[in-house]
Amino acid sequence: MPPHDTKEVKVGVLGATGTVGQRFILLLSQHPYFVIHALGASSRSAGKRYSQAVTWKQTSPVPAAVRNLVVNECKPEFFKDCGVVFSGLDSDVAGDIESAFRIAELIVFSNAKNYRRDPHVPLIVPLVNSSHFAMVPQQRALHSPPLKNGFILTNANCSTTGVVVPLAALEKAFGPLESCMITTMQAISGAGYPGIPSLDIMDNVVPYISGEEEKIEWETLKILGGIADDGDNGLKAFDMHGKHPLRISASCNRVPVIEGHTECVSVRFARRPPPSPQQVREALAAYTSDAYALGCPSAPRHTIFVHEEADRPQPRLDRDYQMGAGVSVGRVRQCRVLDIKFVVLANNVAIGAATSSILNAELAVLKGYIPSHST
Ligand SMILES: NC(=O)C1=CN([C@@H]2O[C@H](COP(=O)(O)OP(=O)(O)OC[C@H]3O[C@@H](n4cnc5c(N)ncnc54)[C@H](OP(=O)(O)O)[C@@H]3O)[C@@H](O)[C@H]2O)C=CC1
Ligand SMILES: N[C@@H](CC(=O)OP(=O)(O)O)C(=O)O
Repeated sequence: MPPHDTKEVKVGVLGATGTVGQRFILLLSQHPYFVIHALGASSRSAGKRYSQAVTWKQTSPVPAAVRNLVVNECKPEFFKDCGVVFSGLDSDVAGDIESAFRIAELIVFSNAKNYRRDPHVPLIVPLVNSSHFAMVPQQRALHSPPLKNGFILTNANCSTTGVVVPLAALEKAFGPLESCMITTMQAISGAGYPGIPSLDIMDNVVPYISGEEEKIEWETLKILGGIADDGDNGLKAFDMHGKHPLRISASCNRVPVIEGHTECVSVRFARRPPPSPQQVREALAAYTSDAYALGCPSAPRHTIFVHEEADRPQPRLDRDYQMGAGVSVGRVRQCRVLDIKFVVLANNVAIGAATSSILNAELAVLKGYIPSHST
């Protein structure tokens, strides 16, 4: 069904007052067929109108359609009419809340880390591995009792998302990667609001983000590793340890940038001789996503925009290109230790968070996973 024929789908947003939640509100308020129907946050916000509950930090005003919506507690009963529920919940609470929504037969697109490691929960970067939707029927069937509609689908960590897009493009063009070294420079919005104290981050670089390096290292393998039929339990993500030959090492840093994660990446290809920098540039620029090919309205025209200038990408200049829905790559050049190195920039709150969830939900509509009674 082409997207312009899609009927309206009522959607809910959990964690609607947070950094990611606010980006959901902005994007959904302009969406061609998702219509914001219900909002959820903590008991601190519940019962208030959205404009009173939120500490709004966006450059455009609170959209009129949500200003007076009353924020609810994150209980399924307030979201029962929603065909899709987006979650920008704090990971301290996302696990139990998202599980309760799934049991109530609701469909949850989550930004939180809690279910990413579950082998039956798809971890989908919509510009890379939409084929992992095939695990959804198994997730429903394995639940006790089996579910008719409910499932949880997660998107990746924001830094994983940025790096896995060019890695997928390179594997598609040149075959398996053997090793990959990543150094991130991550924006402060990645830590939510109010986030890191200004006295810690101004005039400074903090060379540690809890849990981040491990997430980049294993999430990338789950995303690139495909899915397999393990017999009794049906389709699940490949074993994340050992089956994908790629070895990854990540080093993560917090830098005084507001939005946009920059990552320096070096890769070694299994194929010898490796491709040249020019072949890599061409392959990155030519890469297109299923999300774009299938007609998802939020998909970027350029999945990867390849810069030729010596000093790009830069977060302040490039984070809003295509509304932050694609990734920008530059400085593609020879690496004297591995084969090729480059810089990637991804908007952590757009393709690194809310835009990925929305694209995943658009894919779910196109693939028939959103039941017709919710439209
Ligand atoms: N920021 C980013 O770049 C990215 C974030 N993520 C993930 O997305 C999620 C949201 O992150 P972010 O927006 O930065 O976080 P924030 O801290 O800015 O927002 C957290 C949200 O969770 C709500 N919340 C907190 N406690 C509860 C509770 N007990 N019950 C119900 N709701 C609650 C808050 O509501 P209230 O206002 O009422 O307190 C708020 O809406 C996290 O899991 C994060 O790891 C993923 C990728 C990128
Ligand atoms: N940790 C990321 C943002 C984040 O919340 O990641 P995750 O959803 O994987 O916990 C950052 O600080 O930039």
